[in-house]
Amino acid sequence: MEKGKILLAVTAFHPQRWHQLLAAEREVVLEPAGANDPTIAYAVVWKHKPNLLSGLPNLRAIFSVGAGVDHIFADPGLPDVPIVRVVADNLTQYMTEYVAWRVLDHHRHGMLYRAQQPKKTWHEPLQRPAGDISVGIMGLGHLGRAAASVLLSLGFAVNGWSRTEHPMKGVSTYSGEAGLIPFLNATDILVVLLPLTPQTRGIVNYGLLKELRRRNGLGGAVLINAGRGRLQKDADIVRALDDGTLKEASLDVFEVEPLPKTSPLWSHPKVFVTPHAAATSDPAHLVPAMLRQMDAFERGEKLENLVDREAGY
Ligand SMILES: NC(=O)C1=CN([C@@H]2O[C@H](COP(=O)(O)OP(=O)(O)OC[C@H]3O[C@@H](n4cnc5c(N)ncnc54)[C@H](OP(=O)(O)O)[C@@H]3O)[C@@H](O)[C@H]2O)C=CC1
Ligand SMILES: O=C(O)C(=O)CO
Repeated sequence: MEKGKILLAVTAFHPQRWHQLLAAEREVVLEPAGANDPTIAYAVVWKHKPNLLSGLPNLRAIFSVGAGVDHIFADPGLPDVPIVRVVADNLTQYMTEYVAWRVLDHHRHGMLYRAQQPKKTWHEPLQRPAGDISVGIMGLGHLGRAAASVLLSLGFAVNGWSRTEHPMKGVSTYSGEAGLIPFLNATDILVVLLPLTPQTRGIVNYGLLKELRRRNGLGGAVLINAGRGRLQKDADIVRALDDGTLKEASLDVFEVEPLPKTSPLWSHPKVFVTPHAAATSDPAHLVPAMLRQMDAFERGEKLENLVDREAGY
């Protein structure tokens, strides 16, 4: 198969570095050029314009520059070609760092100490060992499993919930609808690392948060969401924080991004906000893998890290 041309259509990321690295090996057309171009074989995308890809008659595959592919399925004119997602040590490492950082900060009363310092308050709350706390990971995939390993090594009890059953040594695993309530009832700190699909949209709502375990050494339940914003109901999180259903939350993702300046989450004393920064896609690490996949595909080999269209992730 002949070396295919690439259409690069990334918004919210700066396209220059992706362009430079891809163009070192292949011909690259930067959107908005390239629509209807019969010579384009691959699309490298992040939140591309709807129907942009439907006019490419010889498109062979779509590459997401992120692990999530909800931005691709948002296109009503999505052509029926293979979709490749990111699975990369570099991205996984970033997410593992984020999860370990946020879990440890809540566990070691970081929010309380940051509030005490300006008041010069010398007060030490009761500190329990990590082993008394259960961290429950919703989404035990590439990112969830890596985070689970590190949390186990830090001494936390770890639960995991996925769509299909995946045993993992040292982790109490739950799956499917039947496993959700038992998983939540055994979880003190909930870490959300799910993909956004029709099945998971809005799953992190008030009713779900009510099911978390609250009788624990933390003094309440904690939510950490680094999956996708539309998995959660922002207003339900505020309500849960205000009535004590949740003690604290760390949120990297929001229903609307950037988080509107009017959102009460910005100034809520129990919320730690990051701007969808848990695991950023680094072109220096990801472009070589994309180019390798294109080369292999043209030699007749199979593409890796393919998205399951039916499952939506
Ligand atoms: N904030 C950030 O910076 C970033 C956020 N992300 C987000 O993290 C998400 C997860 O990434 P990754 O771990 O690589 O994805 P994977 O596809 O490897 O894992 C997804 C996990 O979610 C589970 N899952 C999916 N649907 C359901 C469902 N309906 N019920 C229960 N479990 C379900 C899957 O179950 P099963 O194992 O049975 O398939 C799997 O365990 C991405 O989709 C993206 O949205 C990713 C990177 C950066
Ligand atoms: O990889 C992803 O899905 C991201 O959200 C990157 O920020």
